[in-house]
Amino acid sequence: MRHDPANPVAPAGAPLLAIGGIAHSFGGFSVLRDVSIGVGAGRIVGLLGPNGSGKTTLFNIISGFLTPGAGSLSFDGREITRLDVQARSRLGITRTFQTPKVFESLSTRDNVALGFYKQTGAGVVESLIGSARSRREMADIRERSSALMTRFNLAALADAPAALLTAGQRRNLEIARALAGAPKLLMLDEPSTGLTRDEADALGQALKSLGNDAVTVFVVSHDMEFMRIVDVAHVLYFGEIIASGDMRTVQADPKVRQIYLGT
Ligand SMILES: Nc1ncnc2c1ncn2[C@@H]1O[C@H](COP(=O)(O)OP(=O)(O)OP(=O)(O)O)[C@@H](O)[C@H]1O
Repeated sequence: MRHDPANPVAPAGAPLLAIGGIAHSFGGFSVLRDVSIGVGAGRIVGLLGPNGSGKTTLFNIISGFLTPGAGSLSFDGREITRLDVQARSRLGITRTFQTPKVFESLSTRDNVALGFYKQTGAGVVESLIGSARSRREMADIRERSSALMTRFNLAALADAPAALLTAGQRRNLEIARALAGAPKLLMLDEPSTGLTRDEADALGQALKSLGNDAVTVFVVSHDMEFMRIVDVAHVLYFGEIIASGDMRTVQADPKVRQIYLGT
């Protein structure tokens, strides 16, 4: 658990994100029922489940796009259930979407660099007059953008407009930009969709290498192969968690085998 001087009461050993008894319905149709998951700091935690099982709905609730019908969320020891998307983002929760969002006309490098700006201290005026501080910050952003592009196999595309990138490259770009904002929790919705097997494997390795930087990753997918990167997996089925554990345990679970393999 990170030390937070503004929040000295966060209990030692508590998960970074605690999802407690979340339930949600759309017009009387129950989509999530009593879902409880703890996401430990520095881990890669996976949420698996077939189409329509409620994964994106849970992601929308955690990131603040939806208010749950019941249950609570705490992040870094704070109750966040009623906070809006921006407030959660300021606390360090960042997410990507099933369809990657990139700025088409900007270069790959500038797309990544944009992710850094909320951390800069120099204001617009300082940037315009090119103060020493703003020049230092720009040099720092350039260097850190290059490191992220290298990690996500985008270095050769640094000057290409994002509009020219393939689906897989866009996915990597969106994740690199999200990481530039130094999130505590990075939530990825179906990151391997549209990627070749090789691209998905490379992305998985890049995500695994983040562990050293103490970023916590919560990933939703129905791609069992990609999910081999997770430390802990939870399987959601018709709005309920039916299995939890490492991937080997989860894949051997009779209920999970029934759903995925019909055996
Ligand atoms: N805004 C909404 N209004 C009504 N029903 C919705 C809404 N959003 C989702 N649903 C329904 O809730 C259920 C769960 O959807 P959700 O997108 O959370 O599942 P999912 O596990 O992410 O599926 P997928 O893998 O297909 O994205 C589905 O039956 C879906 O049709």
